[in-house]
Amino acid sequence: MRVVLKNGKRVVKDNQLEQVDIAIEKGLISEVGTDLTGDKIIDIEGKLLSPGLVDIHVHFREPGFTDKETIYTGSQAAARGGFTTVCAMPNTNPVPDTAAKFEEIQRLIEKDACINVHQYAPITEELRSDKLVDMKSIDTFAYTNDGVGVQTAGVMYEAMKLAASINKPIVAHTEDDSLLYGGVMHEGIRNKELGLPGIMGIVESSQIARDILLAKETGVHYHVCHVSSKESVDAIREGKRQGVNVTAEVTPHHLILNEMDIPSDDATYKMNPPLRGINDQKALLEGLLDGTIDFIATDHAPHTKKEKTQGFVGSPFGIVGIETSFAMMYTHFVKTGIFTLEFLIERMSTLPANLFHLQTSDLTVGTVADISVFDLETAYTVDAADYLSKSSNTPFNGETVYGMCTLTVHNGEVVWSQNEGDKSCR
Ligand SMILES: NC(=O)N[C@@H](CC(=O)O)C(=O)O
Ligand SMILES: [Zn+2]
Ligand SMILES: [Zn+2]
Repeated sequence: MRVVLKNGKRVVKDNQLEQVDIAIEKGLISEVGTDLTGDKIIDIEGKLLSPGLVDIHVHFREPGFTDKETIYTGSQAAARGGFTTVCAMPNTNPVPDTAAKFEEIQRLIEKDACINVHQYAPITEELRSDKLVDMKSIDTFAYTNDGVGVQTAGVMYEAMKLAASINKPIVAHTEDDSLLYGGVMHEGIRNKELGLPGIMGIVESSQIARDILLAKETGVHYHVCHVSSKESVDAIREGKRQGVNVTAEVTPHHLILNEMDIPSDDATYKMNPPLRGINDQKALLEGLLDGTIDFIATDHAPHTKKEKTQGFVGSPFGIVGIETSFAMMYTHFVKTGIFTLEFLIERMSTLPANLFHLQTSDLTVGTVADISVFDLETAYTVDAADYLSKSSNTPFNGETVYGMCTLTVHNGEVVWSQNEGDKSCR
């Protein structure tokens, strides 16, 4: 069976597009050209053909919190956003801190995921303990305690040595609990106006500075999750300058919003780390532009409506975003001329894939057919009620965006299509 995606456009360089057809056979791209024929034709109608997107930071909540999300709904939501590979955080219940618990999640993934889902193993048992997991016995691609910081330098040092010895990355949620003081929102202007306890930037940056020194000592690939503050960007830039093997991600929400965008005590704006000051937001963009921050990750963090309507103090941290992240980024940064389409696609696909040795295509013959199609011309209003995710906790509800995903192909199979007829996802 030869499927041809007809009349698409791919990026040649910057924002320059060329019209092409892509033929897919046995899960691979078998031909790229014009006037291609095949057994099944899907007309792309001039829309953008992109490599399948890659998100190394999502929460699919299974096992344990399946009222928020499951591997099935999370992977459907990701496919709808144009993602063909995602990496799921281990703050589940139970935490996959033994080979047996980890393999149980792998079985769920094999059964329910319509795209590649890679499960992280934790760094320490139960995430909050100081006891390292037996890393060698768990067959994962990377270790992280996302959701909580590794509190002591000694535990992080031992974890990095162990991870380095088996050539696996340490992925860090950086948060020093001893500096938290019960904060729920950035310690800046808006928390004072709303009378809410603040979270200082040094909660994050001081731990990143510590970890970069430890990474230098151990040689581990150290990756920083959801960077939010200027001082964190400065520390990572200096680490890279010194040749430390440090990489970093930033979320769409930290690039698009800052503390002043929080309208009221509304927990759809509550996430960890918090939306920070305007100067932090500027530093994140600068860091992304100069390569200090390597790529974009969504930190898709679903919570139920009931949980998220308890105000800033009573609600859990976290927002969803995977279904609309490409469109949000395209609308705010490419349409406005801040960076190019080529730059965006690299940071949402090629670069995270390369740095973590994950699957994606470069739309050339012989590579895997992981391909997403985006409509850059049609305005779309974000409607969280319409999400495939079980949760709708997003501050972007009602926003008008361009660049919605209309088709996602993974290993040559259509896993999401706006036209239901094309879809063959299980
Ligand atoms: N980002 C969040 O605010 N919440 C995440 C945890 C995390 O990513 O730290 C969650 O699991 O809900
Ligand atoms: Zn985190
Ligand atoms: Zn997270």
